[in-house]
Amino acid sequence: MDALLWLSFGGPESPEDVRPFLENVTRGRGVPPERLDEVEHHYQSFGGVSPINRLNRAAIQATEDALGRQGIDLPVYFGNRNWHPMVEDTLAQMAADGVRRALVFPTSAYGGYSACRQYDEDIERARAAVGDGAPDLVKLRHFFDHPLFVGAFADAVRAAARDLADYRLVFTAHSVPVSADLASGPPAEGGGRYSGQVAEASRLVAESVGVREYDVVWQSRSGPPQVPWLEPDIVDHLDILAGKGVPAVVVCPVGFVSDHLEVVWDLDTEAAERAAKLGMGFARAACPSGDPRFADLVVELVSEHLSGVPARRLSDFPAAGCTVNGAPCATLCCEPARQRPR
Ligand SMILES: CC1=C(CCC(=O)O)c2cc3nc(cc4[nH]c(cc5[nH]c(cc1n2)c(C)c5CCC(=O)O)c(CCC(=O)O)c4C)C(CCC(=O)O)=C3C
Ligand SMILES: [Fe+2]
Repeated sequence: MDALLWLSFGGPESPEDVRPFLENVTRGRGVPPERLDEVEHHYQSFGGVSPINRLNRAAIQATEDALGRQGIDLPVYFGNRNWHPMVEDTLAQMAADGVRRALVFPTSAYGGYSACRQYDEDIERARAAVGDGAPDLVKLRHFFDHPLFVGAFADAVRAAARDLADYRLVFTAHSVPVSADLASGPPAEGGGRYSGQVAEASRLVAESVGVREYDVVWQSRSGPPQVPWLEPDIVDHLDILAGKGVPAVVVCPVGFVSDHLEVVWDLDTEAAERAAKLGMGFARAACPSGDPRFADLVVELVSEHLSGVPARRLSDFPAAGCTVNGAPCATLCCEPARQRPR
């Protein structure tokens, strides 16, 4: 192995970036223009800058340091699906630097189309763009049940709950169309691999914190209202909890790795405002990308390949993600929905 490619979603870094970034994200996906206008406003209210690139760069720095401490000599490159540095450009640079074979760390712990298979498509597209001499790319596995991932979230929940006498623990992940969740995992398994892994990670974090009752809900839905997405939404769920007399919530965004814009807008802004209106306490657990254990996690996933370090997992729920050059994990695994005519 000659390098590690850190493959992420990307986000705008100036007000002028926002619209073209959103066009890239939603290219041909039937997201209505009104939704785009609304999301543009979320980004612009943060000065047109998503925290995601900064958070990735910080996590990459920490990972380079951790690799160095382990004596692993692997340069780390950064490329995104939707915004600069674009993965096509990064891969061209890697080829120019003489990289012939690289591991890929996708910044998602889960299976599913958006969380896994679409990163395979990114790998395929980038290799096609580079053409002859494109490095071989080996994607690292899903890590939703890795003890370092679970441990970082569990400590974040404890920290968020510090000042609350009584609270309900609520996990969130990015909603997806119900059809996408049903198509997640190999068809023979009957679907639901994404929501199943989210449920499993939530169970493991709750168990580690010592909380017996909790909820798993969804956030950041988009798409036209007539298309069913995973529910309930976190904001609606707060109404239900308030109706039951719950005094406070701790929200744990277990579906994400960093405190990017969907976390700071949908949770710290929208959900927090609803909680305030309902007179409920609200605290949000930090995502793990800034925790030193996150860099150690990446190094451990790398070491599984370089030196056969055994995979550490806290569950036996199905997991995959590790494929070469953008191949799907299994035949028809997380098959994308057919493009509907607009
Ligand atoms: C499962 C999942 C993850 C978790 C796995 C992973 O992390 O990869 C994730 C992450 C993220 N999603 C993000 C941003 C957006 N997602 C959108 C739209 C969509 N996401 C979807 C799913 C997911 N998304 C889906 C099914 C759509 C509908 C359109 C489509 O089928 O693709 C849109 C379009 C506008 C809107 O409708 O909201 C935006 C702007 C950001 C960056 C935030 C920042 O800039 O800081 C991140 C990390
Ligand atoms: Fe998204």
